[in-house]
Amino acid sequence: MNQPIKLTVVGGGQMGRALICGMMAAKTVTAESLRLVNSSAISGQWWSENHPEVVISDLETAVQASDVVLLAVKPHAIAGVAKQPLSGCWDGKLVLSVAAGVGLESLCKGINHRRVVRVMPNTPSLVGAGASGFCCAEDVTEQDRATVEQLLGAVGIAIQVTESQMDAVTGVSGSGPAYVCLMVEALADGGVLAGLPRPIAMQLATQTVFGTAKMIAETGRHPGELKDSVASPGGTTIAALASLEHNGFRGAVIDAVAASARRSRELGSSK
Ligand SMILES: NC(=O)C1=CN([C@@H]2O[C@H](COP(=O)(O)OP(=O)(O)OC[C@H]3O[C@@H](n4cnc5c(N)ncnc54)[C@H](OP(=O)(O)O)[C@@H]3O)[C@@H](O)[C@H]2O)C=CC1
Ligand SMILES: O=C(O)[C@@H]1CCC=N1
Repeated sequence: MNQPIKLTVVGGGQMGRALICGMMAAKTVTAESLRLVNSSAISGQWWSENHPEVVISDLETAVQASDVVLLAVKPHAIAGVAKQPLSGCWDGKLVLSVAAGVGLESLCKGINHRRVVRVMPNTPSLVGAGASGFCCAEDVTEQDRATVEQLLGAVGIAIQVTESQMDAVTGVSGSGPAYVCLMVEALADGGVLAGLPRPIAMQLATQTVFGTAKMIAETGRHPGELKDSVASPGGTTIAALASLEHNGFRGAVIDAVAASARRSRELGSSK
């Protein structure tokens, strides 16, 4: 079994929480090997109430105690973190950023360091079912790449992509959980409209999305083929599918992915 990784996470908000909780559950990091740097007492309170074992430090102390530093602040806050003076600075550290849109060039310039990995994770990392894409700057070694795969692989799948593909990763899997949650909520609403009690509708909707994703992943069959297997001639499903097509379901989802990718590019170009 690998040693826990000495990790600092800067930013304990939604994504920081999902990654930390997922990695602690997988024992890739432990309370002893982890340092959290956060900005305000309000979000610090969530940690003291829910995970009092997590040590909250200032940036300099945390970075000194760690081999890997993961920046999980909002894209506009990255420059502020990079500007903070650190004695001994980032030398010897592997730096990961999950900030949407912020490119490797800008990250490397900001901290004057090129051992940097840009990651786009997603919130199901919380339950070990995340999907991350990542790309590496030039000083990242094979050993570093193995460390990234160990960290991200502990909370789901991790796929190396080119930097030019990172905005598309954001559109599909970074933002994706929100679209899927909308789908579950809408499925349950439809169930309530058709007469089901809300808790039963929600249970059925959640398990349907979970089971379908599992079936696609485990059988390797094309979703179109699996969709056809549900639709009996003249039956209920084809009536529902026709309604979805009339209402532009596929186009709406494709446009949503494109909008997220476009916004990611905009975040990267705004200084
Ligand atoms: N949410 C998601 O699903 C995903 C988010 N991301 C990326 O993750 C990053 C964080 O997003 P998200 O977690 O949603 O945002 P949140 O606002 O939930 O979290 C950001 C956290 O950063 C803290 N913070 C702000 N400034 C500093 C600082 N200077 N030093 C230390 N901590 C600081 C904030 O603390 P406080 O609130 O106390 O100010 C807050 O806890 C973004 O860059 C986003 O693009 C990537 C993939 C998916
Ligand atoms: O909405 C956002 O900007 C972040 C990045 C991907 C998911 N959440």
